[in-house]
Amino acid sequence: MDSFPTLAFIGGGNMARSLIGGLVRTGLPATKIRVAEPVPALRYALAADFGVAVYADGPAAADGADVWVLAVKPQVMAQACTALADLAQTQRPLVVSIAAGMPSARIDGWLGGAQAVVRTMPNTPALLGAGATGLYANPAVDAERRAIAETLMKAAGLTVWIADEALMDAVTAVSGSGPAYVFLLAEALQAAGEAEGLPAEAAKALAVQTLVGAARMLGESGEDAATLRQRVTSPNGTTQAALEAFAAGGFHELVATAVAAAVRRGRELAAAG
Ligand SMILES: NC(=O)C1=CN([C@@H]2O[C@H](COP(=O)(O)OP(=O)(O)OC[C@H]3O[C@@H](n4cnc5c(N)ncnc54)[C@H](O)[C@@H]3O)[C@@H](O)[C@H]2O)C=CC1
Ligand SMILES: O=C(O)[C@@H]1CCC=N1
Repeated sequence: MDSFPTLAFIGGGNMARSLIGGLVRTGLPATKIRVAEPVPALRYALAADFGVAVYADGPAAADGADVWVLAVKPQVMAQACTALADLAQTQRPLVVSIAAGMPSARIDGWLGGAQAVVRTMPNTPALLGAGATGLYANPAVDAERRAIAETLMKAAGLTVWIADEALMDAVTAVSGSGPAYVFLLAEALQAAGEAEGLPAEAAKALAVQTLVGAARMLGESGEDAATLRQRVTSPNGTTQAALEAFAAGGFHELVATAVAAAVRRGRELAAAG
């Protein structure tokens, strides 16, 4: 990736750290990466862990970088972009946003207009190169810049282009927030194991490895989730008893309700930003 453009991350928090970790792991030289992060401890940790160049403010990091990765919270996006507007008008970078809910047109407007903006939604497994990212490109993004955005996010794992920007809130609700749902299931499974008398360490080890193993089967077996589930489920066996309890408790409906809540919150973040 030696010929890859220079990147400036605006915001060096959790998600930026995950993406930077993925990029460095796949061979992007750290000298290609700059990060603007106002919190000194976060900034110094990024410099120490990855060898990237760090700055206290956005314009200092962005000046001269080919790609700006906007990795601040939606609530501070207006302020972060406005500070970059003059530079954006003269330098015309490729702008890649990872903010939940934030429409590309708002970002474009805050940057002064006519900007090439790719709105993306990654997730934290990016740190391991096992992420999933949805991408939407506004009409100002040409094929070459689409390819750059895709290469950037492929360092984090799977990429999926989304043609209709309105669907990015659904991407956020399924895969952006999704790792938290899996972690919640791990917590619940461990707690249930403990409630049934297992020692805490044993319950944790069994729950975690069950999720890891099942996730690998989903990814590697080529079989769909329903087929894999049915194979675990002996007629009138223990799994069937558990699955009936899930169904009686409205598991599918609960997941749909949770995803719908995340979609709604994404829209609220856009309205508040
Ligand atoms: N955490 C996650 O799983 C995911 C987060 N996202 C999106 O990524 C974005 C960042 O989220 P997190 O990393 O979780 O938040 P975070 O709070 O960990 O990181 C944001 C960072 O931006 C810094 N910051 C604030 N104002 C700034 C400015 N003007 N210039 C430069 N840096 C500034 C903050 O000090 C903070 O460290 C959000 O927009 C979120 O919607 C997207 C996908 C997944
Ligand atoms: O919770 C959030 O708002 C962000 C977006 C997706 C994951 N974390």
